[in-house]
Order: sequence, then C-alpha cells, then structure tokens
Amino acid sequence: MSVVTAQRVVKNYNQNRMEAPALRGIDFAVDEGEFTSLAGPSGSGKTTLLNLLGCLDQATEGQLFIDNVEVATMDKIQLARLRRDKIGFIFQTYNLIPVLTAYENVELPLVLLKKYPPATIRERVFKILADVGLKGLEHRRPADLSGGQQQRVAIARALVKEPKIILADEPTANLDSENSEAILELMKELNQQRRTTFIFSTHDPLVMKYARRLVSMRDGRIVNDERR
Ligand SMILES: Nc1ncnc2c1ncn2[C@@H]1O[C@H](COP(=O)(O)OP(=O)(O)OP(=O)(O)O)[C@@H](O)[C@H]1O
Repeated sequence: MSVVTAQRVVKNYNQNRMEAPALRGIDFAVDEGEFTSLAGPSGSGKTTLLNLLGCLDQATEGQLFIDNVEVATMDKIQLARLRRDKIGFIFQTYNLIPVLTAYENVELPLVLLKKYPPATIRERVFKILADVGLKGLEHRRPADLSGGQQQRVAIARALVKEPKIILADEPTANLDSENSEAILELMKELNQQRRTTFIFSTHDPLVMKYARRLVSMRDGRIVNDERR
C-alpha cells in the first residue's frame, strides 16, 4: 500500500515570472517500507519534491496524498499534526534550534508528541544520540559542534519519534564514509524492523547502494525508476 502518492505534480516557485518550473509533472508512489533514493543533477527538483512530500510547501498543480489523505484538503493545523505524527524530516541545512543543546533539539519532537513519560523520553534521546555517534556531546549547542555532528543531531531528531515516513535531504552530505555507513545501517535497521518508509535525496553513491529503489530526476521530471 502506498504511503505517499504524487499525481501530475507541478511546482512553479514564481508564477508571475517566466521561470522554468521546478517540477514538471511528477507521478510517483512510494509503498510502505520502501527505501528510496532520489538522484539527479543539482537543480533537478529533488529538494522541491521532498519539501512537497513533507508538507512544507504546496504544489502548484496536481495532487499529493500522504497516508491516503489528500494534502490539499488539510488545513494548517491538520498539516502540522500530520508532520508531527507521521513524518521525520532531515533538512539539508539541518534547521537545528541554536539556543538548544543537541539533547534538547532531539527531545523536542518527543515532547511535542505528548505520548511518552519523561523517563522514556530521556532514555530514547540518549539512546538515539549514542546510536548516531554523539555520546558525550549531548549538552553542546549546534555552534559548538562540527557540520557532520550537527547533521547527526538532525538525523537523531528525525529518527527519535520513529515516524512512519522519513524524508532526508542529502543526509550524508557532511559525513565521512564511516559515519555515513553507521547512519545508513541504523536507517536500514529501522526500515526492516518497523517498516519505516525512507525517501532520500542524494548525490552519495553509498546512499544509492543502500537504496532498494532508485528514482532519477532531471529538469523537474522522473526519468528513471528502478527497484532492486
Ligand atoms: N525557493 C525557491 N525559489 C525559487 N526557485 C527555487 C527555489 N528552490 C528551488 N528553486 C529552483 O527550482 C529548481 C529545483 O531545485 P531543487 O532545489 O529542488 O533541486 P535539487 O535537485 O534538490 O538540487 P540540489 O541537488 O542542488 O539540492 C531549480 O531550478 C532551483 O533553482
């Protein structure tokens, strides 16, 4: 069953100017438990598509369904709830909160979820930070962490809720191969144990190696889509 479906999705960033559309008609469905990677040259529309799938932006034309509900029918509150409950988003620019420590950044989505008691939250946050290799750095703020460490905080923050769908924009861009491999193994485990659906955008051959489905984009279109 598909968890994400896009039908004839078009995205123009500036509708008043004669700009090339960022997405020119995307038809695409991802089943529960798929481990999918979007590949393609810079500017081909990967980030734009992830932002639409993550309900962070709206399509200009076409329809988008998340867990069988059409995104366009939801109001702001329903969209925020959908993101909170079902989607983990790893941003290319991390989007960590600068005044919060690594621990507090990762804790936040669990606190907002209002589902777990404080002791469980504490345990899960420490565990996921250790899993991404940040043991001992829990109380540092983003400015006192390297780019790769910040990226791992962002990854931990998306994974900690164990959401149904994880959207990850270049999640290994600033990691060395050892850390990339460790993160990908962690994601693979989540994928296999919990049937978490992963959709990445990447230029990293290692991510493509892990992916079970490779979707290639060019100029706002899907030009190839293969499962293996
Ligand atoms: N906020 C924006 N406003 C205007 N145009 C944008 C915006 N974001 C992206 N674009 C344009 O949309 C097109 C697709 O960009 P997008 O960032 O989705 O590509 P990408 O495949 O993710 O690239 P990269 O691999 O460099 O991250 C590009 O032509 C880009 O210039």
